[in-house]
Amino acid sequence: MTPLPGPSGTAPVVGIVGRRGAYGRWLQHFLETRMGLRVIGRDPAGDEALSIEELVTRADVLVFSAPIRLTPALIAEYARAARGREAGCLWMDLTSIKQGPVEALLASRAEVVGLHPMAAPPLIPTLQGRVMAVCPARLDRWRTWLDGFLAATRAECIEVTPGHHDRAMALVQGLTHASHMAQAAVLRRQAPALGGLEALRPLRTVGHALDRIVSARMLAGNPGIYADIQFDNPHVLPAVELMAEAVGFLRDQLRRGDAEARQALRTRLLEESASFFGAPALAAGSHDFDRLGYLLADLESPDFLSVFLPEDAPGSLCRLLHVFEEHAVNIESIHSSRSPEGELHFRIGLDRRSLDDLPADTLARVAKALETRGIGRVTAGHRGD
Ligand SMILES: NC(=O)C1=CN([C@@H]2O[C@H](COP(=O)(O)OP(=O)(O)OC[C@H]3O[C@@H](n4cnc5c(N)ncnc54)[C@H](O)[C@@H]3O)[C@@H](O)[C@H]2O)C=CC1
Ligand SMILES: O=C(O)C(=O)Cc1ccc(O)cc1
Repeated sequence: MTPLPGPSGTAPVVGIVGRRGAYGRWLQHFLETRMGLRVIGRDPAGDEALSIEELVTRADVLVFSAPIRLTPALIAEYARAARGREAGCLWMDLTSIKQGPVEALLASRAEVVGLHPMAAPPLIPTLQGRVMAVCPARLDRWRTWLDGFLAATRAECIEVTPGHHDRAMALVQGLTHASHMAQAAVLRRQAPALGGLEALRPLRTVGHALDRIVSARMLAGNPGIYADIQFDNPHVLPAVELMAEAVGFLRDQLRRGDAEARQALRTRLLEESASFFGAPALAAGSHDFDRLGYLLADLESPDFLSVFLPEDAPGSLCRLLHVFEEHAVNIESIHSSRSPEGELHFRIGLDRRSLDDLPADTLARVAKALETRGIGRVTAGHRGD
């Protein structure tokens, strides 16, 4: 692999501030394996061989991937240590908030771009299928290298100003996280009397299942990020205040409980918002909701085989399906995803009625055929009762 040269004509050395963190590790792996670049870095979590001074001197590109609340001051500290030697370098950051970090980067003499990959570090080595907000702030000689880097990530890049980004993220992240933190807090108070979260599962709706997925993902994540997004984006507080106002309005109508209160709820919280969304968005959202409902049902179906395909090549799926056809096994659903190693994985949902009419060892024979013919590796299978 020929590394992408920087403006001097040679491959840049990339420094990552916070390289032991979740994104720092992902980015180092990406830069080394997908771009053939040399990566150095620093992190108080056991990676302090290089001083700040050495890092800023040796890195042509410096990426800040540190906790949100610390990042603006950290950038300022690096700029002080660089004492102008960063002129001619590219400095960037991955912070979920853009205004403060980009302002701090601009106070240096480096070229500057702010980035926000809008998803957790993925299991696969690229950001394919993910959005990346890009705030070009001071770019000149590094623009071509940056374009090559962004293209290599395969992210869907959206250019935006830091101010617009932060106002949008107050709604996209701040509001979404706030409402799920609030939901989780209510579940914590009230679900135990009903037997706990698991006891609610058999009575789930699609909406509840989706919200539970979002809440669980957040609660499983790094609490520092979710707290910092609330506290360090100044546009979040007004959004949370409006949310509290809307919930307070709902509570007041419920307390009143009369016909007028019902009408007030319908008008203000349903009809006025529906007309704001508009008919096309409501129809599209409803359609997606139905599709996600079927997807969740497929993923929960008890009869399935899990198959990893070693080769992501044209015709692999066809050969796989042929084995099921040969054994007269009817497939109910197919869902593809990726393993942590990036291998293509298919969850094949099976039609229970067709299984009932077949010999009991049919699934074992399907699995054996898939493996002996080198089509795929069967890692799990289950025939539910
Ligand atoms: N994890 C995620 O889902 C996403 C994270 N981001 C952004 O990526 C950045 C990094 O996040 P994560 O890697 O998830 O966090 P993390 O907490 O896993 O990693 C941060 C790293 O920074 C290090 N650090 C702390 N103080 C430092 C200092 N003074 N000098 C150098 N390193 C220091 C920590 O030891 C840690 O290893 C954040 O700004 C976050 O907003 C953006 C999108 C998604
Ligand atoms: O867990 C996920 O996929 C997330 O969505 C997490 C996340 C956290 C912070 C960001 O700035 C962006 C994404």
